[in-house]
Amino acid sequence: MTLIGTPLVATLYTWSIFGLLFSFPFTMASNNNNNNNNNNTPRIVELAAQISTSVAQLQEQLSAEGLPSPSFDENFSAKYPANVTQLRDAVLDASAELHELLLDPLMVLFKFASISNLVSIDAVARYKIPDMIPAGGRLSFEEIGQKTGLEKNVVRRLLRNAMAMRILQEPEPGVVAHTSISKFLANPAINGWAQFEARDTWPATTRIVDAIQKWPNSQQANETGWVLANNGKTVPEVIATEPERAMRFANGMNAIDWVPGYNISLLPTVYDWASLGNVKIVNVGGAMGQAAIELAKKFGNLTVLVQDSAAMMGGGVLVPAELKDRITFQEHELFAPQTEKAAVYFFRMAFRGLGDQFAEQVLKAQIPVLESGAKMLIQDVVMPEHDAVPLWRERTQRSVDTALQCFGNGRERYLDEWKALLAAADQRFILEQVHVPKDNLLGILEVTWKA
Ligand SMILES: C[S@@+](CC[C@H](N)C(=O)[O-])C[C@H]1O[C@@H](n2cnc3c(N)ncnc32)[C@H](O)[C@@H]1O
Repeated sequence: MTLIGTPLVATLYTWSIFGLLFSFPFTMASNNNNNNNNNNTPRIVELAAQISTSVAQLQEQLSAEGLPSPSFDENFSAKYPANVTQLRDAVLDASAELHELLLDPLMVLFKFASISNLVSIDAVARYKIPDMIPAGGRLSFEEIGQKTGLEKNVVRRLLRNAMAMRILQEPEPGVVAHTSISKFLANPAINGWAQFEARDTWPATTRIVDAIQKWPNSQQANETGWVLANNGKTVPEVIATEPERAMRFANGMNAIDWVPGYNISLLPTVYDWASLGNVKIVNVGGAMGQAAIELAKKFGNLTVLVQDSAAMMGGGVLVPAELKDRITFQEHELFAPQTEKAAVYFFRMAFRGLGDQFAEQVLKAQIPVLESGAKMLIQDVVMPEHDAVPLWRERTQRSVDTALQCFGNGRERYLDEWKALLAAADQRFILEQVHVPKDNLLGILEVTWKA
């Protein structure tokens, strides 16, 4: 875990420091695509050498730990130990740069704009093709055609496009088998997420720029690409009135847990929870208590009150019997004045869905019960500046940021924007520390109320 500042002093907020947290001096290829190296080695040669060195080291580490080498074999399930993160980042970035350098400009644009990819992903998910193929088994295009009611040539077109993305494979002509990726798509949550992306997110995403033009700089949840694509309905309105889409949305949210760096099981490791002592934590916007369970399981000193909307109050069923006396639920409107006095208020991904003026309201709503020294722990993204983190991670983060805009004019925040938000809510919110754990996309901001 990386810790910045105890207590934080202004100089530690500079991005050069933040950049240091993510620097990879011994293997990382810079994202800058130029030949400004000392020995004038062409960039593609330099990249190839970096890939070769890093891959050799990576394989050595995997072999030393008895882990399988990466493969698209359907039985391969990726498990990378923490000590290969830098090597993996280096290879992923250098190989992507090499790949994109060797493409023509139009093909680079095509790579990122290849919207037809989502058509095949949608078809594979919607027809549940991965569920049809037994583990280790094979089905012909004709057999898949019989199961789906589609002609062979329709199946072949959809699936060969999917295979070009490593989803399924054709081990012999006309015969379809699993890859590790199609096996992953057989997971119901991942299937739901894929359908959510194709059927709900994509149409809304195509309207983001229309929304920006119609309502420039809006922070309102009802002035979004989603609303334009859904006859004026916001995300909560669609969820409340269309159960099938609500289920897809829920799956989409559950799939977040599979994104490396978001997994909720990392929560106990990203902050020194034990140091809080015997305290009550109010988990504001705590959904069905998933975070509360992770914390209460590991830290016997904590009791957690989960606050959320009425729809989440069934969360008690998830709580193991032995934790029930330390995890309770309370229906609470996010923007309403806080009613519970506590030593710690915990907000996990509660602010990123909100525009600044609404995030500010949520912070202000806590003030009536705050006593001097109360802590606000905010687990959310601290957006990296360009080139501060490996590009493959940066691409994921910028793409999620765009989705937040689409769904409700929410946003990821840079560190200076977090500071501005806290200051706008009240000068008595003092940002003490920012933890930016390695391998985790979510940072932890520790804020103290100084009355
Ligand atoms: C992005 S989710 C985060 C959930 C959870 N903290 C986690 O880490 O998975 C935001 C949460 O805020 C809750 N929420 C959003 N608007 C709310 C409102 N107006 N009143 C109460 N809860 C709200 C949602 O129900 C949801 O559980």
